Amino acid sequence: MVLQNGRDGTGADRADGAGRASEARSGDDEGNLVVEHSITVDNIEKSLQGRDILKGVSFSVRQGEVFGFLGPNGAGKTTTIRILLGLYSPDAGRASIMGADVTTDQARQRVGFVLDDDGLYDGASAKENLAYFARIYQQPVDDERITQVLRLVDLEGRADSKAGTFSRGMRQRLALARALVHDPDVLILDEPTSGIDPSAQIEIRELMVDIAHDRNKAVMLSSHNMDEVQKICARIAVLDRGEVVLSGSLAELRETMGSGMVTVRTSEPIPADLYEEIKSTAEFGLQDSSENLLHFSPSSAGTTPDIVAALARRGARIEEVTRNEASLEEMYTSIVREGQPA
Ligand SMILES: Nc1ncnc2c1ncn2[C@@H]1O[C@H](COP(=O)(O)OP(=O)(O)OP(=O)(O)O)[C@@H](O)[C@H]1O
Repeated sequence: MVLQNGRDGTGADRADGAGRASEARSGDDEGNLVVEHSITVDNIEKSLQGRDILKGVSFSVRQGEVFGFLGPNGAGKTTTIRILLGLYSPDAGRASIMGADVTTDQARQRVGFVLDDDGLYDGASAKENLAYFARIYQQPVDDERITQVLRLVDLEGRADSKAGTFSRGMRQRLALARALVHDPDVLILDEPTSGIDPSAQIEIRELMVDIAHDRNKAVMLSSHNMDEVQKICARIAVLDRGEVVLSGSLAELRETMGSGMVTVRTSEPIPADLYEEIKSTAEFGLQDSSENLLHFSPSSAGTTPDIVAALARRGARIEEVTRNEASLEEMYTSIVREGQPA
């Protein structure tokens, strides 16, 4: 599914036209119940102070994937995350973690999170911070487990240093360790790389991928960084004014929204009448051009061959045809009207 909630689209991530997420559970070959989605958000609505903030939000996150959760400021991402963490209850709809309703202790035990504020105690060591959070999750305080997660985030050597002495990048790694200390199935991360330097960002990204792929966790990443999301997320959902307006894998999004710009370069100027003909053919999607260059966004697989054939028929010598795949940022900006009032 790509475009949602009346802006277009077919609903591949939904089971029906009412915006329901596909079933989180089904039977395996022996008829046992199998959880297919680690996070399921099914037609959630939420009002705050009389304003409709979430208007029927549906998406799902699978085990072993990093899922990008995008949207402009005020779209409702934090509100959705708060519902997933059981901090707000939805007015309508249902959200579950590993099949358990998000309002239950069972769901809370299976999710780890890093929010805006890393929530670490500056005066406590890395190890003490983790032991404290492990107790909150009522997990036995096990030195072995603490060492294991500190090793995972490459802070084993700083186990006894106070969190207050850590750089922002190290703090984020410690916050990730804290989120993982009780061995959850699901990680929810709100802008985990914001405000840290590029090399620390790379480390956090690698960790997210490692946690999802190698440790088979579901990682839901809320981010404004399109490049980051494009690099590491298998699938995404874009929220705009409380509605999911775009969702699916990057390949699915490209298929629906167009595969990017194509450039045709000719060795001589394109005859003016031919240029006018191409320009007036709406499905060619001509964007701009110069004497011997045509830039267009093909509306179907046949567009580029049709343009090339039209040029060849008129004797234009084609030097080069190149295609640039649409970036996530281009697709995002074509659908999200940032800065416009809700
Ligand atoms: N407690 C609240 N009471 C009333 N309105 C609220 C409350 N919390 C959030 N809102 C409003 O709900 C809308 C969605 O806010 P939310 O924080 O979920 O957006 P967001 O997508 O996380 O934005 P950002 O990217 O800026 O963090 C905003 O218009 C915000 O002003």
